Amino acid sequence: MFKIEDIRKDFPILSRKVHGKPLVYLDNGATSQTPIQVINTIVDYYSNYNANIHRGVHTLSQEATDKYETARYKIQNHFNAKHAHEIILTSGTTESINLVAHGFASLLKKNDEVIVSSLEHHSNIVPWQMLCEKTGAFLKVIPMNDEGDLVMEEYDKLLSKKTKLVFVNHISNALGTINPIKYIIEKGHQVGAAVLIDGAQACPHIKPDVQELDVDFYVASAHKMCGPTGVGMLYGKESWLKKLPPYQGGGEMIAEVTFEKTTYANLPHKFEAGTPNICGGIAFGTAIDYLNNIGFDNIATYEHELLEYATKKLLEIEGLKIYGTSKNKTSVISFNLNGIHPYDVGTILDKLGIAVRTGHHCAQPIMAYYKIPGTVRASFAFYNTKEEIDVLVEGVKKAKMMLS
Ligand SMILES: Cc1ncc(COP(=O)(O)O)c(CNc2co[nH]c2=O)c1O
Repeated sequence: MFKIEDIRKDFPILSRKVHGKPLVYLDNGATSQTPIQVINTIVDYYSNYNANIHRGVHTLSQEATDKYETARYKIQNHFNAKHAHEIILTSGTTESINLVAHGFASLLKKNDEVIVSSLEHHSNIVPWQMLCEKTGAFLKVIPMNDEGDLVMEEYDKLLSKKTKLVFVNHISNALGTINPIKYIIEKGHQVGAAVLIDGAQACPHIKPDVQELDVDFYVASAHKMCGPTGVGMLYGKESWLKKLPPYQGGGEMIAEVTFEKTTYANLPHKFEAGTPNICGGIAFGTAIDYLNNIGFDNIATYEHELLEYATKKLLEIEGLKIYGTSKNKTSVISFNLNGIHPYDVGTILDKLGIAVRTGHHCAQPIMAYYKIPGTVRASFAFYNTKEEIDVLVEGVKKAKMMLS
């Protein structure tokens, strides 16, 4: 196991103050913090080898290209993809999902069915609704239960030969529920459906193996896993990526352009039009190295200790209700204080230096299920401490006293 004090030294931001108090950063579900190793990669790129990639004849361009494509190999190895060209670098999870939804517009037909879960982030709902509007396909929804788990018996009933696509998150950003994606993928494949898994909330905590999962598409954002914002990835099985038309037209994604006809580049460049976030992609690779050096088993063990400790301490506060009590969840706790709006709680916590997220977390269907406007969400990472949880708990007690 790692030494927490050594880990925290990697994160300059954790030493700052907010309203004169030490920052207690518990909004990792929104974005993770950035270790100095990733920051140094960004400084190094812009200081020493910033250049456009893939076509430059000069040394800087070749150095930048080598580093960028090395990052692609790191991402391939991390997710255990069979080929590096199955890794498409995008601006993040949202773009990755939209890329696949755009592609399926040419594959779906009227009355086809697609399945989404109740636990999704809006970025894994809205693109598919747009797809259904465009194609005449029908959106079916896997229901959730009070614990915040998906009801698999209902999923089984939704599946049929009409089902062409299933898209579910690996982990719920609002509740922390870890979904049974292996089962979801296998059952989807039994009826001939393609399955996309939204890994945005999973990748800080879990190291997915896309070949073991046999998933067709897996998406992630670098900023959720200690990388920079504005870069992420789409893994797609080669067979599927070859079926999908290009997402955007422009430079990089072509083989030959004439006014009569344009032919497209091979994978992965068919889906990578224009100048990419070169520095972000390289820094994404550094973030992956950083997390693997700590070890995902160590991260999972430590974060589970934090989750258990925080759950126990918060439930000692009378009138506090936790939403999302699945037996299979990561270090995310959504809660409310009886009769107090989450926004008011979050505002008071901020004054105490504590950063949490309040609101619907871009998961309004979940809030509708619980009949609440939103929650206070504390989301923990491997660089948080039990002492920080104690500060959170005292802050919640203070908010309750002030707002009751
Ligand atoms: C499960 C899930 N899917 C997709 C996204 C979108 O990722 P992006 O394209 O990198 O923005 C998020 C972001 N979740 C959150 C962003 O802020 N608070 C959150 O919980 C997410 O948690």
